Amino acid sequence: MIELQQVCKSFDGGSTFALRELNLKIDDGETLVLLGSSGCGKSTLLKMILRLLDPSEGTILVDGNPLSERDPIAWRRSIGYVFQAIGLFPHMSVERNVAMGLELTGVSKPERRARAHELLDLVHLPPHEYAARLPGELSGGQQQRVGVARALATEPDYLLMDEPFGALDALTRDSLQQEVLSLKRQLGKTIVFVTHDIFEALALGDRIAVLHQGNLEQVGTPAEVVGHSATPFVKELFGKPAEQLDSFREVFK
Ligand SMILES: Nc1ncnc2c1ncn2[C@@H]1O[C@H](COP(=O)(O)OP(=O)(O)OP(=O)(O)O)[C@@H](O)[C@H]1O
Repeated sequence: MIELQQVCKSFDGGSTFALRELNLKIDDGETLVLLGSSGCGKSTLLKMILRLLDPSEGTILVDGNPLSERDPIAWRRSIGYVFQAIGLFPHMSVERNVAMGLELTGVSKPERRARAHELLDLVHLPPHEYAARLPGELSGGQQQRVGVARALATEPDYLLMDEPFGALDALTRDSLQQEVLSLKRQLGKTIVFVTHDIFEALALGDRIAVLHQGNLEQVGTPAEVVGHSATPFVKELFGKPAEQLDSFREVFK
């Protein structure tokens, strides 16, 4: 379990805060969606979990122990991450891109190949068709699937996803969201998923943490944030597209 206690982050020595007094628990096996508009602090929060940034104040605990005492490199290796700009190596095959994390940890070539093929199957890119291709020979959605396969290659406990599908068309995004749901069911990982799209948040989150201007407004299940909004901001956020929210009725039972 990851627990943030009174976490603050300022980039200017305390005049302004990107995040303020944040208290948040991320339970093992849950999908927690961080939802908020541009600049609200979502990526800053993910970067602190990754230890790319340290909090200005407060503590982050992992299974009860301070994250600050862990070796940052070993910690990052235990996490899979997928970003909007996936950063596949353009001159390497899809297979090698997926297996890169395993190559770095000295796994043998036949094992790497077997694992990469298994993961490509999992994200519905049949290896006989896609393993040997270069990333440039894939669509944007297929590249994101490779990014997801790569993030899973080292069997991380945690998967951090920072607006991974933001740049994709609605249909491709829907199909990748379904994929994340199916991976979640199959693999039971703890997933932290960042988005500014409320429908994506409702579709994927076991719980949604709504951030606004550096403050955590509410954390709750989709039914809770929609049905029992804790602040005017959350109410407005989920109140506006009420008609479209009807399609999520089954979520609110
Ligand atoms: N390295 C930095 N130096 C100074 N300010 C920063 C830095 N990184 C982020 N900020 C500021 O912190 C605030 C939160 O940024 P953050 O990137 O976490 O937002 P976000 O919610 O992820 O936004 P977006 O959806 O646009 O990516 C913003 O006001 C941003 O300008």
